[in-house]
Amino acid sequence: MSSFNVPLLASSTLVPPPALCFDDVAFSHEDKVLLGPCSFNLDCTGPTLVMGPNGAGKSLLLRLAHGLLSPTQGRVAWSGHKRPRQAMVFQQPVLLRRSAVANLTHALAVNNVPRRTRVKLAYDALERFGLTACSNTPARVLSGGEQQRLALARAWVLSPQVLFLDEPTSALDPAAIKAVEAAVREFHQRGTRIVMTTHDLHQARRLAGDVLFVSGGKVREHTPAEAFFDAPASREAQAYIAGELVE
Ligand SMILES: Nc1ncnc2c1ncn2[C@@H]1O[C@H](COP(=O)(O)OP(=O)(O)OP(=O)(O)O)[C@@H](O)[C@H]1O
Repeated sequence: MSSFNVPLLASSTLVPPPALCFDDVAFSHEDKVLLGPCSFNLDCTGPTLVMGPNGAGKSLLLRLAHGLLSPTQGRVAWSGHKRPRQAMVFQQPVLLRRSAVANLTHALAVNNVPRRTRVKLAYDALERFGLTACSNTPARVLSGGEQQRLALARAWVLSPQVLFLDEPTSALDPAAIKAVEAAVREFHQRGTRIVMTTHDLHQARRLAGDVLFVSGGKVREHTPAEAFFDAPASREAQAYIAGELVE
């Protein structure tokens, strides 16, 4: 039986999302260490915002966590020892050459959701993300903001326990950013663990429960959001928040 048959939980009955553990994880390519070694445990409520300058290793960290890359050293582990249901939303949505609704029904089919429930789940999600009018529009002709909402709707129908978002708003205007942030909050309230990268300090302040700060391929600190923005522990994060050019 598919794990996606598990009904969505009301917020009053939420179980904590699975914790993510990086145990001495490193990723190297051609003898160059691009990330790590690093150890941290995401067992807090979140959302976890991953911050740091360009090329710091934020996307690598997300891809390792999501299992798109394998560490060349160490271990990525989840509490409960089972890989949770997880989804990832990218800066540039990766959508199929199909209609908006078919992108959702396809994702449900791939995840073994029974055929009889797919169409209803897909249309419910399109409605939730304000895309009903676009349901039969080819996904790739949607606007950037609509495409990102469709990517979120596709994650939504799968009821992920963990959602990774890699700079999901960097190409969007303020209205579209607001819609994405509202969706992120709603995922979080439904009990999904959120791990998201951003360059936008204001966005991080709006969303973060805790911050993982990465620079030069190293995780410099993992700090509750309030403490991070008030007084970051690492010299690198202090410089970053002060607006200095950090590499
Ligand atoms: N699969 C890979 N193989 C080899 N090198 C990689 C791979 N993925 C990323 N890199 C390199 O690792 C470094 C970190 O890249 P990463 O994309 O994680 O940075 P980032 O912090 O997300 O940057 P940005 O904010 O610019 O998106 C870069 O130098 C990049 O070229």
